[in-house]
Amino acid sequence: MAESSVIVAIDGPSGTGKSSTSKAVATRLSLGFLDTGAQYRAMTWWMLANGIDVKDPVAVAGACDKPLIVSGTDPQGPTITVDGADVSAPIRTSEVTAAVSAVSAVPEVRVRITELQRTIAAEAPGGIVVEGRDIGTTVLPAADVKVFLTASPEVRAARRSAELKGKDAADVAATREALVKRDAVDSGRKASPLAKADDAVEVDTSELTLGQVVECVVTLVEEWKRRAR
Ligand SMILES: Nc1ncnc2c1ncn2[C@@H]1O[C@H](COP(=O)(O)OP(=O)(O)OP(=O)(O)O)[C@@H](O)[C@H]1O
Ligand SMILES: Nc1ccn([C@H]2C[C@H](O)[C@@H](COP(=O)(O)O)O2)c(=O)n1
Repeated sequence: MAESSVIVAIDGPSGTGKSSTSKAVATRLSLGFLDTGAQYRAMTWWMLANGIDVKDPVAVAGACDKPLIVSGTDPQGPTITVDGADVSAPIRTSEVTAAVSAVSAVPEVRVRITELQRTIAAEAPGGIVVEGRDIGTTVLPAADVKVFLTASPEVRAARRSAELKGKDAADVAATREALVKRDAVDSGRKASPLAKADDAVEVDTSELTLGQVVECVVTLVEEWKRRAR
Protein backbone atom coordinates (compact mmCIF):
# COMPACT_ATOMS: atom_id res chain seq x y z
CA MET A 1 0.00 0.00 0.00
CA ALA A 2 1.28 3.53 -0.83
CA GLU A 3 2.55 5.61 2.10
CA SER A 4 0.10 8.35 3.15
CA SER A 5 1.15 11.94 2.61
CA VAL A 6 1.67 13.65 5.95
CA ILE A 7 1.62 17.29 7.02
CA VAL A 8 3.63 18.05 10.17
CA ALA A 9 3.33 21.44 11.92
CA ILE A 10 6.12 22.46 14.31
CA ASP A 11 5.65 25.70 16.24
CA GLY A 12 7.32 27.38 19.19
CA PRO A 13 9.23 30.42 20.38
CA SER A 14 12.62 31.53 18.97
CA GLY A 15 15.55 29.21 19.41
CA THR A 16 13.64 26.17 20.68
CA GLY A 17 15.04 24.01 17.88
CA LYS A 18 12.22 24.18 15.31
CA SER A 19 14.44 24.50 12.21
CA SER A 20 17.05 21.94 13.27
CA THR A 21 14.39 19.44 14.32
CA SER A 22 12.19 20.00 11.26
CA LYS A 23 15.08 19.61 8.80
CA ALA A 24 16.24 16.39 10.45
CA VAL A 25 12.72 14.91 10.65
CA ALA A 26 12.02 15.82 7.02
CA THR A 27 15.31 14.26 5.91
CA ARG A 28 14.66 11.05 7.90
CA LEU A 29 11.13 10.68 6.51
CA SER A 30 11.79 11.98 2.96
CA LEU A 31 9.44 14.93 3.41
CA GLY A 32 9.71 18.55 2.30
CA PHE A 33 10.71 21.27 4.76
CA LEU A 34 9.42 24.83 4.99
CA ASP A 35 10.96 27.49 7.27
CA THR A 36 8.15 30.06 7.46
CA GLY A 37 10.27 32.42 9.58
CA ALA A 38 12.59 32.74 6.57
CA GLN A 39 9.64 33.98 4.51
CA TYR A 40 8.82 36.71 7.07
CA ARG A 41 12.52 37.57 7.18
CA ALA A 42 12.61 37.80 3.36
CA MET A 43 9.66 40.19 3.41
CA THR A 44 11.39 42.26 6.10
CA TRP A 45 14.69 42.28 4.19
CA TRP A 46 12.86 43.58 1.10
CA MET A 47 11.13 46.35 3.13
CA LEU A 48 14.48 47.50 4.56
CA ALA A 49 16.24 47.29 1.18
CA ASN A 50 13.51 49.40 -0.41
CA GLY A 51 13.41 52.11 2.25
CA ILE A 52 9.97 51.22 3.63
CA ASP A 53 9.50 52.34 7.24
CA VAL A 54 9.03 49.00 9.01
CA LYS A 55 7.44 50.75 12.00
CA ASP A 56 4.64 52.08 9.77
CA PRO A 57 2.06 49.28 9.34
CA VAL A 58 0.22 51.22 6.62
CA ALA A 59 3.41 51.57 4.54
CA VAL A 60 4.28 47.89 5.07
CA ALA A 61 0.74 46.77 4.17
CA GLY A 62 0.79 48.90 1.02
CA ALA A 63 4.07 47.42 -0.22
CA CYS A 64 3.82 43.77 0.85
CA ASP A 65 2.42 42.42 -2.40
CA LYS A 66 5.46 43.66 -4.37
CA PRO A 67 8.29 41.18 -3.57
CA LEU A 68 8.18 37.73 -5.12
CA ILE A 69 9.27 35.32 -2.38
CA VAL A 70 10.12 31.76 -3.41
CA SER A 71 11.05 28.98 -0.96
CA GLY A 72 12.81 25.74 -1.93
CA THR A 73 11.75 22.84 0.29
CA ASP A 74 14.64 20.34 0.13
CA PRO A 75 15.49 19.80 3.83
CA GLN A 76 19.16 19.23 2.94
CA GLY A 77 19.41 22.50 1.01
CA PRO A 78 16.49 24.82 1.69
CA THR A 79 16.54 28.01 -0.40
CA ILE A 80 14.88 31.40 -0.29
CA THR A 81 14.87 34.04 -3.01
CA VAL A 82 13.31 37.49 -3.40
CA ASP A 83 12.69 38.59 -6.98
CA GLY A 84 15.12 35.87 -8.07
CA ALA A 85 18.00 36.87 -5.73
CA ASP A 86 19.31 34.47 -3.08
CA VAL A 87 18.66 36.14 0.32
CA SER A 88 19.49 33.22 2.58
CA ALA A 89 22.40 35.12 4.20
CA PRO A 90 21.07 38.71 4.40
CA ILE A 91 17.81 37.62 6.06
CA ARG A 92 19.84 36.44 9.10
CA THR A 93 21.43 39.83 9.94
CA SER A 94 20.68 41.51 13.26
CA GLU A 95 18.99 44.37 11.40
CA VAL A 96 16.42 41.99 9.90
CA THR A 97 16.03 40.09 13.20
CA ALA A 98 15.27 43.36 15.02
CA ALA A 99 12.60 44.39 12.47
CA VAL A 100 10.93 41.06 11.62
CA SER A 101 8.40 40.98 14.48
CA ALA A 102 6.98 44.39 13.50
CA VAL A 103 6.66 43.43 9.82
CA SER A 104 5.15 40.01 10.58
CA ALA A 105 2.50 41.59 12.84
CA VAL A 106 0.95 43.42 9.87
CA PRO A 107 -2.24 41.52 8.89
CA GLU A 108 -1.77 42.10 5.12
CA VAL A 109 1.71 40.55 5.33
CA ARG A 110 0.30 37.52 7.13
CA VAL A 111 -2.50 37.02 4.61
CA ARG A 112 -0.01 37.05 1.71
CA ILE A 113 2.55 34.76 3.34
CA THR A 114 -0.06 32.37 4.74
CA GLU A 115 -1.46 31.88 1.22
CA LEU A 116 2.05 31.10 -0.04
CA GLN A 117 2.60 28.59 2.79
CA ARG A 118 -0.69 26.80 2.13
CA THR A 119 0.12 26.48 -1.59
CA ILE A 120 3.57 25.05 -0.85
CA ALA A 121 2.15 22.54 1.66
CA ALA A 122 -0.63 21.47 -0.72
CA GLU A 123 1.86 20.87 -3.53
CA ALA A 124 4.47 18.92 -1.50
CA PRO A 125 4.74 15.39 -2.87
CA GLY A 126 4.60 12.90 0.00
CA GLY A 127 4.14 15.60 2.63
CA ILE A 128 6.05 18.33 4.39
CA VAL A 129 7.29 19.58 7.76
CA VAL A 130 6.32 23.23 8.18
CA GLU A 131 7.81 25.19 11.08
CA GLY A 132 6.88 28.58 12.50
CA ARG A 133 4.68 30.27 15.06
CA ASP A 134 1.09 29.84 13.83
CA ILE A 135 1.23 26.74 11.66
CA GLY A 136 -0.87 24.46 13.88
CA THR A 137 -3.33 27.20 14.85
CA THR A 138 -3.84 29.17 11.62
CA VAL A 139 -1.86 28.18 8.54
CA LEU A 140 -2.54 24.42 8.58
CA PRO A 141 -5.08 23.77 11.35
CA ALA A 142 -5.83 20.33 9.85
CA ALA A 143 -2.15 19.24 9.98
CA ASP A 144 -1.81 15.52 10.74
CA VAL A 145 0.85 15.92 13.45
CA LYS A 146 1.30 19.08 15.52
CA VAL A 147 4.23 19.73 17.83
CA PHE A 148 4.92 22.77 20.01
CA LEU A 149 8.58 23.04 21.08
CA THR A 150 9.60 24.99 24.17
CA ALA A 151 12.86 25.53 26.12
CA SER A 152 13.86 27.89 28.91
CA PRO A 153 15.09 31.32 27.81
CA GLU A 154 18.48 30.55 29.42
CA VAL A 155 18.96 27.37 27.38
CA ARG A 156 17.80 29.04 24.16
CA ALA A 157 20.12 32.00 24.68
CA ALA A 158 23.09 29.73 25.38
CA ARG A 159 22.39 27.69 22.22
CA ARG A 160 21.96 30.79 20.07
CA SER A 161 25.10 32.51 21.43
CA ALA A 162 27.14 29.38 20.79
CA GLU A 163 25.83 29.30 17.23
CA LEU A 164 26.62 32.99 16.61
CA LYS A 165 30.10 32.93 18.15
CA GLY A 166 32.58 34.68 15.95
CA LYS A 167 29.90 36.10 13.62
CA ASP A 168 27.19 38.36 14.99
CA ALA A 169 28.21 37.40 18.52
CA ALA A 170 26.35 38.92 21.43
CA ASP A 171 26.73 37.74 25.01
CA VAL A 172 24.24 35.26 26.48
CA ALA A 173 22.42 37.91 28.58
CA ALA A 174 21.89 40.20 25.58
CA THR A 175 20.80 37.26 23.42
CA ARG A 176 18.33 36.16 26.13
CA GLU A 177 16.89 39.66 26.38
CA ALA A 178 16.48 39.95 22.59
CA LEU A 179 14.73 36.60 22.20
CA VAL A 180 12.39 37.16 25.16
CA LYS A 181 11.46 40.55 23.68
CA ARG A 182 10.80 39.02 20.24
CA ASP A 183 8.67 36.23 21.77
CA ALA A 184 6.59 38.85 23.64
CA VAL A 185 5.84 40.75 20.42
CA ASP A 186 5.16 37.52 18.48
CA SER A 187 2.81 36.21 21.22
CA GLY A 188 1.11 39.54 21.83
CA ARG A 189 0.16 40.54 18.29
CA LYS A 190 -3.51 40.43 17.23
CA ALA A 191 -3.05 38.60 13.91
CA SER A 192 -2.32 34.87 14.40
CA PRO A 193 0.05 35.17 17.37
CA LEU A 194 2.61 32.59 18.44
CA ALA A 195 0.46 29.99 20.23
CA LYS A 196 0.19 26.27 20.90
CA ALA A 197 -2.71 24.58 19.10
CA ASP A 198 -5.00 22.73 21.53
CA ASP A 199 -4.19 19.44 19.80
CA ALA A 200 -0.40 19.97 19.60
CA VAL A 201 2.02 17.81 21.59
CA GLU A 202 4.25 20.07 23.70
CA VAL A 203 7.90 19.04 23.96
CA ASP A 204 10.23 20.89 26.34
CA THR A 205 13.66 20.58 24.69
CA SER A 206 15.64 22.20 27.53
CA GLU A 207 17.07 18.91 28.77
CA LEU A 208 16.98 16.99 25.48
CA THR A 209 19.60 16.58 22.79
CA LEU A 210 18.63 17.43 19.24
CA GLY A 211 18.71 13.70 18.45
CA GLN A 212 16.19 12.98 21.21
CA VAL A 213 13.81 15.71 19.99
CA VAL A 214 14.04 14.39 16.42
CA GLU A 215 13.35 10.84 17.64
CA CYS A 216 10.29 12.06 19.54
CA VAL A 217 8.80 13.81 16.48
CA VAL A 218 9.61 10.89 14.14
CA THR A 219 7.79 8.58 16.58
CA LEU A 220 4.72 10.86 16.55
CA VAL A 221 4.69 10.83 12.74
CA GLU A 222 5.13 7.06 12.55
CA GLU A 223 2.29 6.56 15.04
CA TRP A 224 0.09 8.80 12.91
CA LYS A 225 1.01 6.82 9.77
CA ARG A 226 0.09 3.53 11.49
CA ARG A 227 -3.31 4.93 12.48
CA ALA A 228 -3.87 6.34 8.97
CA ARG A 229 -3.29 2.99 7.21
N1 LIG B 1 17.82 19.91 21.55
C1 LIG B 1 18.86 20.69 21.28
N2 LIG B 1 19.98 20.62 22.01
C2 LIG B 1 21.03 21.43 21.79
N3 LIG B 1 21.07 22.38 20.84
C3 LIG B 1 19.99 22.50 20.07
C4 LIG B 1 18.83 21.68 20.24
N4 LIG B 1 17.90 22.06 19.33
C5 LIG B 1 18.45 23.07 18.63
N5 LIG B 1 19.71 23.32 19.06
C6 LIG B 1 20.60 24.40 18.59
O1 LIG B 1 19.96 25.62 19.02
C7 LIG B 1 20.10 26.63 18.04
C8 LIG B 1 18.71 27.13 17.63
O2 LIG B 1 18.04 26.09 16.96
P1 LIG B 1 17.07 26.37 15.73
O3 LIG B 1 17.63 27.41 14.83
O4 LIG B 1 16.71 25.06 15.16
O5 LIG B 1 15.83 27.00 16.53
P2 LIG B 1 14.52 27.70 15.98
O6 LIG B 1 13.44 27.38 16.94
O7 LIG B 1 14.29 27.30 14.56
O8 LIG B 1 14.92 29.23 16.05
P3 LIG B 1 14.27 30.51 15.35
O9 LIG B 1 12.84 30.51 15.70
O10 LIG B 1 14.97 31.66 15.97
O11 LIG B 1 14.53 30.36 13.89
C9 LIG B 1 20.89 26.00 16.89
O12 LIG B 1 22.24 26.33 17.07
C10 LIG B 1 20.68 24.50 17.08
O13 LIG B 1 21.78 23.74 16.59
N1 LIG C 1 4.86 31.30 11.13
C1 LIG C 1 5.62 32.36 11.50
C2 LIG C 1 7.00 32.29 11.44
C3 LIG C 1 7.74 33.39 11.82
N2 LIG C 1 7.10 34.50 12.20
C4 LIG C 1 7.84 35.73 12.52
C5 LIG C 1 8.08 35.91 13.98
C6 LIG C 1 9.54 35.65 14.17
O1 LIG C 1 10.09 36.48 15.17
C7 LIG C 1 10.11 35.96 12.81
C8 LIG C 1 11.37 35.21 12.42
O2 LIG C 1 11.18 33.84 12.60
P1 LIG C 1 12.41 32.86 12.91
O3 LIG C 1 13.35 32.95 11.75
O4 LIG C 1 13.03 33.34 14.18
O5 LIG C 1 11.78 31.50 13.04
O6 LIG C 1 9.09 35.70 11.88
C9 LIG C 1 5.74 34.54 12.27
O7 LIG C 1 5.17 35.56 12.65
N3 LIG C 1 5.02 33.47 11.91
